[in-house]
Amino acid sequence: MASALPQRKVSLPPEEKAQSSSKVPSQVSAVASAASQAEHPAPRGLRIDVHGAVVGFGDLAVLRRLELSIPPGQFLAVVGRSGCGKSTLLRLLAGLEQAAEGSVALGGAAASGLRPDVRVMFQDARLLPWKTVLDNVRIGVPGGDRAKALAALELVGLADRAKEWPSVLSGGQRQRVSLARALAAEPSLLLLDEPLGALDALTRIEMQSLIERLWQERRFTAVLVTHDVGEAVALADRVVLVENGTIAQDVDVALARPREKDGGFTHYENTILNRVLARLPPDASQTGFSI
Ligand SMILES: Nc1ncnc2c1ncn2[C@@H]1O[C@H](COP(=O)(O)OP(=O)(O)OP(=O)(O)O)[C@@H](O)[C@H]1O
Repeated sequence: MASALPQRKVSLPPEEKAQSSSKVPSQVSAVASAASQAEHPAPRGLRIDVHGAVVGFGDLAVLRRLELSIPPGQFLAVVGRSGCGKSTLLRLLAGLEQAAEGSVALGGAAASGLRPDVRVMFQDARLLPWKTVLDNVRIGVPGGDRAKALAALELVGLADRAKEWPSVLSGGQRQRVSLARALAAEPSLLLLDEPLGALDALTRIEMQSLIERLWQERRFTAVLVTHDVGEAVALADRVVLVENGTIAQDVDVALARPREKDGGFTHYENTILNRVLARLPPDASQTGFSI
């Protein structure tokens, strides 16, 4: 299929790292980190290793020897231009696509089809209209356990709507039910395919906080596909850019949580956005970008 393209690893220039980290004094971030470790349990998420993955449709090569490793419990965001292959990568991790070449391992084991501990949340909630809110969540629980489904609805603040029909819920509430269904089985890997794309700005911010809180509490590995670079920086430990079928930029987001839209945040946002829009400075290789 397509020829292998070199993978580019991009890290922030040292002086820019210093600039962004200066927003968070080291003693403050050390205290925040210790508090966070006490508050949040150790990661129980799946490690992911993708090596040389090739995925295409007919003559179209979408992923071209893509390399990506995600440590357990990491929150990774995937960005890139429309049609670059973000959802294809997500479907590969979900077991919904097979790589023609290369390998995908989840938790050290070669991936082979769907796994019960891997859940996907899509842009549309995909609730069954003829089932109540609770019964929609029960679909996500092995054996349909009511108590577990109700507990998941409580997590997203909708236990009081358990007996209602999906049709009476707002778009944001439907996505919360979809999140409850995805989390009800306590997945080790949660794949989020632009889940907030159809929501209004305020509901989107609320949902981002909810997803961040639940991820911090449960420590699953999370992979979020998003068109919104700001959302990626707000939520992710690390943001990768898919371009030409490979990872073209790989940025660790070293900002304390919850994240404020301050100078450090904007710096990350602009760095990634400029790269997505191919607005790298002409002498990028001399300014600390390692490509
Ligand atoms: N089942 C399929 N059959 C044929 N082509 C497909 C299939 N799925 C995806 N493609 C093509 O693969 C390419 C990548 O699609 P993909 O949905 O992964 O992109 P994306 O980056 O998620 O796009 P967007 O941001 O617009 O959602 C597109 O050109 C798309 O048309």
